Amino acid sequence: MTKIWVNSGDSHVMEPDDLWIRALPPRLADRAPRSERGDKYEVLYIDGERIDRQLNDFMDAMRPPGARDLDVRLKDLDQEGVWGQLAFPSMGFWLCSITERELARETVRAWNDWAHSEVLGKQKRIITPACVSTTNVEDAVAEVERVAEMGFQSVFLPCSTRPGEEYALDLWEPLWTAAERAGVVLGFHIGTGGENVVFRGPGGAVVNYMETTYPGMRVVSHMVAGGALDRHPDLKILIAEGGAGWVPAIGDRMDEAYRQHGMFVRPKLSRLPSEIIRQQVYASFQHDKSSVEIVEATGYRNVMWGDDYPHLEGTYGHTQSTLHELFDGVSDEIRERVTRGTFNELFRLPEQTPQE
Ligand SMILES: CC(C)(COP(=O)(O)O)[C@@H](O)C(=O)NCCC(=O)NCCSC(=O)[C@]1(C)CCC[C@@]2(C)[C@@H]3[C@@H]4C[C@@H]5C[C@]3(C[C@]5(C)O4)[C@H](O)C[C@@H]21
Ligand SMILES: [Mn+2]
Repeated sequence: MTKIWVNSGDSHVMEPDDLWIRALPPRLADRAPRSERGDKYEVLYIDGERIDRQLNDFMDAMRPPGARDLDVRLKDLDQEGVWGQLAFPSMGFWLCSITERELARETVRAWNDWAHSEVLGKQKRIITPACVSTTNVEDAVAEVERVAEMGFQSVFLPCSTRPGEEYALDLWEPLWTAAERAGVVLGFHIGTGGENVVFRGPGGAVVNYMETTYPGMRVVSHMVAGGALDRHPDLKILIAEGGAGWVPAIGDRMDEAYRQHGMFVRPKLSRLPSEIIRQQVYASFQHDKSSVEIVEATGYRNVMWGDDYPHLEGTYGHTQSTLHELFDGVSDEIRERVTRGTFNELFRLPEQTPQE
């Protein structure tokens, strides 16, 4: 089986448990995200709040050899056929739950400094987004400007926001301006910013998996219909780990709304929603066949494959078989676009050296 070499638009770093303890004074470090292993559940504490619980065996299931060792990780990547990765946070995802201004500002800064020295500073194939405060836009703008100078090419934002802080609202405008000016891609990762388990009962595992996908769609509707992307045509957003088959479909739905309910539409946009989506909205998937099929079927091309390494939802251990299932029989042009072209349109990585 020929090895299909890819870049991954959705991977994760596993931060050291003492990241914030080493970086911040105890009065802040004690309130930073920390995970404790109970007898059955992994329990998360953030700023004194008990935020989330994952079954231990679920958390243990995400353990490729390189999960916590960069050198081993690069060997994992070579084995799986992954050249480069955009590696989102793991514990850093919970920073968007912090509402106290100083704690939010200092914990994201510490996360970014750690990623800059321990990931970006140690090798060139794995880049991470930077984190920003989601509780104070002024602080977020300052951090975007700081991390862009440091070489970050993307900024992570949660898909769900607190009520009254939806992304269509003007309160975020300074952040969109700063991100566009800095040329950073906004990476909205699914399953962040809100509850991940909203239903208990028959089908819960699948229902909740789907429930974390919908906020990714909501990000697109807010960023497009609210006018942010129209006002900032060079700003690009990536919805990570939510699949991509739905993106052109909501473009059609939003066009219909824009036309059929035109009398109610505000702000008016300079382009149709579907045009804005095709020019500025990107999406990643791991296994979905539909994410590949829609490229030819609809001409929506901002589709990016992701390995979600080292998470259970990813492809570690079966990346090549997954890629062959996805791309055998697909045109070279579409395969190249989805496996590397879209990634390389958004991010700069060193040229891939010939691999086995
Ligand atoms: C969902 C229940 C409780 C239903 O049980 P029942 O049938 O009623 O008895 C049960 O099936 C279960 O415990 N499943 C474990 C998986 C899970 O928590 N599913 C939630 C929805 S899926 C999800 O939230 C994703 C998007 C995908 C799975 C990994 C996920 C939880 C990751 C994992 C955990 C944590 C949260 C995180 C980033 C993180 C650092 O890695 C994302 O924010 C979010 C993400
Ligand atoms: Mn992911």
